[in-house]
Parts: sequence; structure tokens; C-alpha cells
Amino acid sequence: MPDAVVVEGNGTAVTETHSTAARGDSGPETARLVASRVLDVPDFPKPGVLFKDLMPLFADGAAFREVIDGIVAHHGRDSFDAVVGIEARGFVVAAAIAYATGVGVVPVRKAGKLPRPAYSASYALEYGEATLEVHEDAFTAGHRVLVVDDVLATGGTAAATLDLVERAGGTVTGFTVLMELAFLGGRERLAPRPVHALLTV
Ligand SMILES: O=P(O)(O)OC[C@H]1O[C@H](OP(=O)(O)OP(=O)(O)O)[C@H](O)[C@@H]1O
Ligand SMILES: Nc1ncnc2[nH]cnc12
Repeated sequence: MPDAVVVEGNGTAVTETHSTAARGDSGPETARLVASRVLDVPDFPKPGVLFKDLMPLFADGAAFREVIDGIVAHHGRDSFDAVVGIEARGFVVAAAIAYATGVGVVPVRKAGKLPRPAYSASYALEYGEATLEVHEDAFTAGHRVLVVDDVLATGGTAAATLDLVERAGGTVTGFTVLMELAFLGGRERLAPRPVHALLTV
């Protein structure tokens, strides 16, 4: 398989990268699976950003199920009482884990979307700034929370979310992303919290 395949879609050139030496915290096979279903989109949403589009992974039922089962196996199905998904792509991952394990989902949303009193945290990410919120009553004391998202880049989004969960009374027991952009330093920023990334590039 070539290292890069150029795909033309909707008039936009995108590059699909198949890493022959894929690595991640659930082993090379899982890392290869994720890598084979990520599309690299140059200059989105801004010039100079190489956007990692995981929609092909979400769209492949067998691959998506394998990834979700792998995340649950890594943490242990009894290790969390709730799963937090970060808007918007994290919602897809969180809902699937919640369904697979029978726990509930708590959405962490962009500012102004939650209807009741909420904690807020502002942060910078690779291509801008944003504010995230969680309902103040989202957790009861001691609630064990697994936090999930699609991509870890600078770690701004994740750091804000972990802070929000703890302000709202939850205890973060795990953090998983499908893909980590290691050169942006998110893992170091979150240290000493452990990061579980299925694919690290
Ligand atoms: O580590 P960081 O530099 O903070 O970047 C990672 C975040 O960026 C993307 O979200 P985005 O804010 O683009 O939201 P979306 O899922 O709604 O597209 C991605 O889904 C992560 O949440
Ligand atoms: N390069 C990137 N691709 C996808 N999501 C991101 N979030 C932050 N940087 C990103």
C-alpha cells in the first residue's frame, strides 16, 4: 500500500495517509486500523492546518465497533459511571461507549448551548479559541468519569474539559482519544494525567 493516496472529493484534494509503522497505546494493529480511516485535509479550517478527518472511521461500522470495543477493554467496563464527550466529534465516540457499557453520556458543549446553570472554561486550540461548558449538576460526588474525544492536538480542549468535570464534582478516571498529534504537545500539557491514544502521529 502506498504511503499517501490522493483522493478527489467534492472538488477538494485530500490526502489519505497509511502509516506502515503506526503506533498507539492499544498496539500497532489498532493504530493501523485508525490510520487507514483518517483523511488528511490540507488548509482546513485555516491555511497551514492539516486537518485530520475521522469521518471515514465513524462511517465504517465494523471498524468503528472495533475501536469502541478496544476503548472499553482498555479502561475496563466497570471503571467509569459516566462518559463525557466533547462537542462535537467527541459526542459520536461517547454515545457509542455509553451504549456499549450501559452508562450515561454527559456532553461538554461549546458556550451558550446548555440550558441550565453551567461551569465555563475558555482555552486556545490549534486553530482558534473557544469556551466549553458543562452543567453544574452533571455529576454526583465521586462519579467516575471517562472523557473521550476524536483528536488531541495542543491539549487546550482536553485540559479545559478535565477541569470542568472536576469543578462539577466528577472524578476523571480515564481520557481517550482516537488520534493524537504528538508534535503539538497535548500529552505533555496534560501530564501527569495518563492519555490513551489509539493512534499517535
Ligand atoms: O487539542 P486541541 O488543540 O484543543 O484540539 C483538539 C480539539 O479540536 C477539535 O475540536 P473542534 O474545536 O474543532 O470542534 P468540533 O469537534 O466541533 O469540530 C477536536 O475534535 C478536539 O476537540
Ligand atoms: N489538525 C487537526 N485535525 C483535526 N482536529 C483537530 N483539532 C485540533 N487540531 C486538529
